[in-house]
Amino acid sequence: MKTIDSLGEVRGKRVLVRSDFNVPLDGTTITDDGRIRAALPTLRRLADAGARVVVTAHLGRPKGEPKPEFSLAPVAARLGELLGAPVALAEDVTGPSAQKVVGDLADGQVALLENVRFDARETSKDDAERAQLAGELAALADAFVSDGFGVVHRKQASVYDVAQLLPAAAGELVLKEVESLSRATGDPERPYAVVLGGSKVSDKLGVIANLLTKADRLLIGGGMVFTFLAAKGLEVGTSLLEKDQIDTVKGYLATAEENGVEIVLPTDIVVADAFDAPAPAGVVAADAIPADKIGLDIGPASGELFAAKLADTRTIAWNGPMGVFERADYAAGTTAVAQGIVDATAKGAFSIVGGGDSAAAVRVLGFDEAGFSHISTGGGASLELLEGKELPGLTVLS
Ligand SMILES: Nc1ncnc2c1ncn2[C@@H]1O[C@H](COP(=O)(O)OP(=O)(O)O)[C@@H](O)[C@H]1O
Ligand SMILES: O=C(OP(=O)(O)O)[C@H](O)COP(=O)(O)O
Repeated sequence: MKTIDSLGEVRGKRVLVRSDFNVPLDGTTITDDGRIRAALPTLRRLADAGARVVVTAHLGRPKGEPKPEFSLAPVAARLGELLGAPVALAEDVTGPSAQKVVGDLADGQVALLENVRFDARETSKDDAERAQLAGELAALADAFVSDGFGVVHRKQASVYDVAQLLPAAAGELVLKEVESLSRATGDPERPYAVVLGGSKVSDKLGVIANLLTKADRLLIGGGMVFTFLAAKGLEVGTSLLEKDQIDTVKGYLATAEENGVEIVLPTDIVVADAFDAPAPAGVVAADAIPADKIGLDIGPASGELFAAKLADTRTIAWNGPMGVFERADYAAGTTAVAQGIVDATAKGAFSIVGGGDSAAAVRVLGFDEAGFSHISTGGGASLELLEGKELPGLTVLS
């Protein structure tokens, strides 16, 4: 991959940087700024070298139209604090406000464009639509640096298409992530366990087919688990469920058995009357979820089981919290898994935690980041890299 050095002298040049600022928010308060901190080395390096730095990024999934709750305003403020200099936020993605903000930049200053997913062309499946937005982004800059590792698995205008229109390079974060993750991509030391959870179930079920040929053990929790329980013919109440994936998951269970891959499912589940109920309704056996309850965490017996299944491993990849860890009532499963990984790492295992929310969970739940071998800013991206897939946002940089 081309590096920032390949861009030559950047003083006075406008450099467009794609960062991943998809941070967890509580209203307009950033609850974990890990992804913003991770972007600093590239931004500081370019600013210190005298570049006029224009950052483009997304927040959440606003579905192609401006929505105030997905504004990058809190990010611009936090980024300014961390850089020690104000960061101007354009009110649009590539329109008059973006053009003015970029035009006003002095050498060494940093500005941020509004959420690139406010423009439907960003995530369009139509190559021409994406190319059009990429052209507008490219017109704002003289060079492009791709540093949003969490999004390099997405073939999107600000990640993939724009890199073909400008001299392009990988940023410091992307280089560091790829190097750290490479240790688990080739021939990982065994036993190799993958822990999957979270809420992006349909996105991440896809990686399982490939993991069934690579991992020795697959531990499933979070919102992911209910499609597995349903595939076993069990009631899952009102829990997160990908109905149209049930047959696929049945296939995974059969392949796992054929390949000798152990799939570990929770034996108990913390349930509530509704997602927003003020308190949990209790813990039930995983094969006895009442039809009117929703599963929001793996139960205490499952936490112990998962930790035990991690104890003898030599390589661990974890993506996706085991429950709705943002609320203390549903954080115990994620804590148990994180502790199991820390213990295995202390005994010499190589451990990777990936994903915006998983990495945030580790910090918010009070774990020392040093207890893990690598905390990746990308969940889907790190999983796809571990699968051995070609990631469009990386291939386009070589
Ligand atoms: N049982 C569940 N039901 C609904 N949401 C869940 C459940 N378990 C975990 N989650 C949610 O999953 C989210 C994180 O999912 P995801 O984005 O896939 O992870 P990451 O960002 O680490 O890749 C968290 O906000 C958490 O509250
Ligand atoms: O949060 C992200 O990914 P992750 O949840 O897999 O870590 C990235 O910002 C990508 O977001 P997306 O999954 O909406 O494309």
